[in-house]
This record gives sequence, structure tokens and C-alpha cells, in this order.
Amino acid sequence: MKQESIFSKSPGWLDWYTGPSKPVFKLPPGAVDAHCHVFGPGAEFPYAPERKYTPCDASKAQLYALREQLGFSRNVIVQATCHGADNRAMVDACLSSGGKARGVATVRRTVSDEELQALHDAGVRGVRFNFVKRLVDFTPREELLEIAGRVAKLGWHIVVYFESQDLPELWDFFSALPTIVVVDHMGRPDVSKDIDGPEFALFLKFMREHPNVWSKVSCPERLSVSGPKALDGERMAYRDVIPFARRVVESFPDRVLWGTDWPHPNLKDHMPDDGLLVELLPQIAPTAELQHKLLVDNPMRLYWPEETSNGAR
Ligand SMILES: O=C(O)/C=C(\CC(=O)C(=O)O)C(=O)O
Repeated sequence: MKQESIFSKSPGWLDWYTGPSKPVFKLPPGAVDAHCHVFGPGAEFPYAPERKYTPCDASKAQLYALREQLGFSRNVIVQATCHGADNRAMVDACLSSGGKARGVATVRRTVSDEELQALHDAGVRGVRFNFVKRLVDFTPREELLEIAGRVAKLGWHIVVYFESQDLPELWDFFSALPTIVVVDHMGRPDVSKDIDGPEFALFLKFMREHPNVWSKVSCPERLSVSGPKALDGERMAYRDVIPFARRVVESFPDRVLWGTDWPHPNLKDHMPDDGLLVELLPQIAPTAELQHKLLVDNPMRLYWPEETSNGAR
């Protein structure tokens, strides 16, 4: 059940979709939803004063109910910017998941070694650097490099979120990162442009030239221009995004991840039925082998390396 938050949501805020459909596509056993968030609840885990948006609440219990409904086994919970560098909601969700959730945190350079170790013990395996200007204030690059050096020693990776037009400017900084780099949502390509055009070619070149760079092929609902929407039983939604995601999966099958992005912060037009997002997976990863890599092998190597024979190092 949704409950009203003690915070007032940003104007126009869309709440996550209630009652998602059961996907017809059967996920492989052990599948990981490798990009999702928890919001609050605000009464327990207040939103950060420096936030750029105020969401509806989206609790760990609601996230885990979605996991069961869709058929996933595990979650990777990515710290959302509305919680700033206060990781308590994400950490609480990881700790109460019975080992079925791992996390990606946001930290400042003032974080102590003890705090990093406590995050590690809770299940955090990465930090996120966000370069999307509507979501965060600017952090100097040398601060980020300092954080990167420290978390690399813990065996963590770095998740980067940016918009495609900013890749040229960020290229050298990303190239200097000393660990695995996971790009959120394929670097947000403009899917109204040619898939073989220079912008997406640059992203593919970036992945080709940097074997430590991985990509999430998630968020068609955020990237799509022409739809159709994942609503009303539409199992072929967001057709304009599919070729982009499929190109990345087929080019770099061992370096891709997928997640629902529940509860889909900041969507402006509609909220997708998460069950219908799962239906897109066989179009993005057309063979059983690619599906297994995308949904099981790759996220397990990155987030649960101790359970695999070849952790991502
Ligand atoms: O959930 C996402 O991946 C995308 C977001 C939100 C976000 O990144 C955050 O709040 O941290 C967005 O584009 O608004």
C-alpha cells in the first residue's frame, strides 16, 4: 500500500506504477535487477537538504515485493540523489535483504575509512559519480579521483551517470579511473539520432577502448522518444531504444547489466508497468546465452564475486 510521505513531492511528481503485470518472459533463475532505488520512507530516512527533487516514498518492502512479482532473485540498490551522501535508507535495505541486495553509495571525500568499511560490510560494492546537472551540484574532479582511489582498494567499482553530449568532455577523466566503471543507461543516447551516427559511435568506441568500462542497458522508458509506452499490456514498448541496447549487449556481452530503475525518479510523461519492461529483455538480449550473461553472470561477477569462480577484477 502506498502511504503519503511527510515530505511534499516535487510538482508534477509521478508515483511508481501500482500492480505491475506478471511478465510472460521468464527470467533466468538467479536474475539480478541491477539498477533500482529506495526512497525513504521520508519519516524514517529523511531526504537530503541539498536534493534537487522530492520523490514519493518507495520502501525496501515495496522494492522486494516487486522483485518477487517480476521473478528476480536479487537487487542492486543505487543511492538516489534525493538522499545525497546519506546512505542510510539504501544500507538499511541491503542489511535487511538477507544477502539478496547489494548497494552503490554516494560518498564525499570526508568519508572515513571506518565508514567505507561499514558500507562494505553492509553490502556496498560501488560509488556513484553523477554528472547530470539537473540532479547534482558540481564536484571537483580531483575530489572524485581521490574517492576513486580509495574505493578501488576495497575492490569497488564506480558507476557514472552523464548525458551523451558530455562524454567528450568527460572522456579523459573516466579514462583515469583506476577500477571498473559502469555507465548508467548507455550514457543516455539521443535515440532519435542514427544508431550509426557519431554520437553513439563515440560511446561504443569508449567501451571498445576501455575494457574496464561496463554499461547498463536500462531505462528505455527514460530514453524513448516515440514509445509506445509500457502500459496497457504493450509488450513491444519503447521500440526506438531497443536497437541501441541490443547493439551494446551484442558488442560487449560480458560487460552489460540491466535493471528496472524502479521507482523511476523524475519521469514526466507516464509511469511504466514494470512487468512490461521485463518483456523487452528478449529483444535486447535475443539469445538465452546473452540473457544469462546480462541478468545473472555479469551482475554476479560484479556484486557477488565471492559466489562466482571468476569475480570481475
Ligand atoms: O534513477 C536514475 O537512474 C535516473 C535518475 C535519477 C537519479 O539518478 C538519482 O536521483 O540519483 C534521473 O535521470 O532522474
